[in-house]
Amino acid sequence: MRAKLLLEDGTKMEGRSFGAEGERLGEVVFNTGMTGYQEVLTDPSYCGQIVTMTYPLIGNYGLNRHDIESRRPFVHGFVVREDAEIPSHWRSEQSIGYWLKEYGILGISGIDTRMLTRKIRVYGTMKGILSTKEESWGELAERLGAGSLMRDQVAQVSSRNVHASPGYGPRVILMDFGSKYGLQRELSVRGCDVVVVPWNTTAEEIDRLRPDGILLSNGPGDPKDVPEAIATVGKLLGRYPLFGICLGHQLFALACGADTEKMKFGHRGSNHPVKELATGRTYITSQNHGYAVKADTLDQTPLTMTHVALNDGTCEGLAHKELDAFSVQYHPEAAPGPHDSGYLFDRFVDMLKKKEDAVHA
Ligand SMILES: NC(=O)CC[C@H](N)C(=O)O
Repeated sequence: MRAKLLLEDGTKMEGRSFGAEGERLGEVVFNTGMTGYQEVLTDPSYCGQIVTMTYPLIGNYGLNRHDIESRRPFVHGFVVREDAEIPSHWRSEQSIGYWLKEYGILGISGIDTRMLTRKIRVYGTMKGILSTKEESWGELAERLGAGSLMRDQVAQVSSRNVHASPGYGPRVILMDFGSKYGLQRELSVRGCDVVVVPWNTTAEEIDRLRPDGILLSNGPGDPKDVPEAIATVGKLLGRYPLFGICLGHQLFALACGADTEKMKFGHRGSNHPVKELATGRTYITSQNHGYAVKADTLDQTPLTMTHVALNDGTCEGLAHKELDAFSVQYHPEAAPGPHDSGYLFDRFVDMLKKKEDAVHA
């Protein structure tokens, strides 16, 4: 079956449908990871987006039930040069095409993804529409023009209820804005007593759960679309040690008075070099963000920049000057890819343990 992809700037691309049938609108973005497509597909931060992979062959090692990063894919579409119909790997349980069909996600292959990526790099991310329907380009253009991008993604992807993953260590309240499972895994291997709460849980409700620390998760969309969460983070600051990741980093920055902005084409991939300013060390990081904290707005805040992206100089990490609170823009939980940044979870858990020791001393 044929499929069409139409971009806001009028670019028309035709390919083969290898996922579900139908039509879906989204923000077209690219990811530069050579592997990790399963983690990309199940990262809730892609909610509302049509993702194109720059690596030309996708699906060759299949999909399995262990490498998922959330309860289901929230991505609106998947664009590849070539999809592997017959995967080959001992862990593989399903081919990418069958998996996409099962979850109702549209996929298009046979696309010149290099041309598509270059367009996005020059003009920025843009609205697009993916369709397997028998219809003219004109009809598709009409629907693309009439449709708008989502603004309520966090509410769509966050957990609906409080749920716990008990442990004997410090209690971490994981505010779920669209959390990847990797965050929970990293806390659990360090023995934390994890309680996951929905994105709009109030500071008072969190108090009642008696936290030792707060982890603000990653999540989709513009951080300014969830002002309630910014206000809650503001109330929690100073009362509990806090670690923000990706959207959580942006919410932490906004709660401290800094500003965020939309990037031209964002950072998405598993090979982004980031420098830690205190040590001069460079880490290879996994990333997925389209917004960034404006470094020139940090002066009027109690924050200092701790990490910088080496590709474009944007802010990748922050620390509060007086409080036990810090954040990173990238994904330290190593799914997919590099394990370089596990030390940040160690730092957070040490912070919580020190606090506990101080209380009991
Ligand atoms: N992965 C994330 O948490 C991304 C944060 C935010 N949605 C952005 O695109 O910048």
